[in-house]
Amino acid sequence: MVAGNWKMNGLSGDAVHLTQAILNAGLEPMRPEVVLFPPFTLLHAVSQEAKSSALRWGGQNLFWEASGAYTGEISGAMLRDMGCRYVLLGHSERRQIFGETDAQVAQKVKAALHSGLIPVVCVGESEAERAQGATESVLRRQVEAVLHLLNLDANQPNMIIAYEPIWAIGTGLSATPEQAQAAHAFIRTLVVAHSEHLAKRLLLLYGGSVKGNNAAALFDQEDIDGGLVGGASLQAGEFVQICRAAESVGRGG
Ligand SMILES: O=C[C@H](O)COP(=O)(O)O
Repeated sequence: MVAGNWKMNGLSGDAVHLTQAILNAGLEPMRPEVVLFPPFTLLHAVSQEAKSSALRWGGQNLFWEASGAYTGEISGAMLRDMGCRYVLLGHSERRQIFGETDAQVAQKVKAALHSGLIPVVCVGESEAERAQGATESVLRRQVEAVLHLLNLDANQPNMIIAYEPIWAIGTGLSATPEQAQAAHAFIRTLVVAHSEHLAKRLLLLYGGSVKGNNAAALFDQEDIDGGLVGGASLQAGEFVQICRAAESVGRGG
């Protein structure tokens, strides 16, 4: 899967232009699955362009309540109503700038599943945490907060985890394929310990300065099933190049 997180960027014209450029690039449908995460205000424009294609779209956040007096918030049902299949949750910008806690992220994941959305749960350590050798303990805390809240014996959720080391986001300094692979393998062992069933179908995406020229080496790693792309997803040519890297790795080189 290749997902483009547009973050807080773009107006309607940009959404139409970008979506059309991706649709016109001649990517093989569903190889990989390509998902766009525009701001809420652009979901309609993206959905109108992409509705009869294999391109998918999702929201960048949701609130766990179904409806009510929560000014400024968006529910899972509202995202479904916009045709979303996915929702990004726990992005480090939400955790750092808006103070989202592990417990809140877990509650949002539960609400997303309840609404029939596939959550893309973002986890990752800061530069200081990596320097202290705390990468694995941070990942364990973030992943287990989510897994503990879901009743994995009774439910078989469809979930995606995106590993996004904070030091690699928007810095141009991607994790090396080996660093990313090590973190992904660790996350997979955490999930296996909770549910082998979920671990088998779990997609693990890497995010953090993915570009056209480094995507193939990252996607080639055993436990990296695709990418969550920020800055480069706003440039159609670069984003398409990343999708082609995923296509070629999926095809075996
Ligand atoms: O969600 C996407 C990530 O924050 C990565 O952003 P970036 O590709 O600009 O580093």
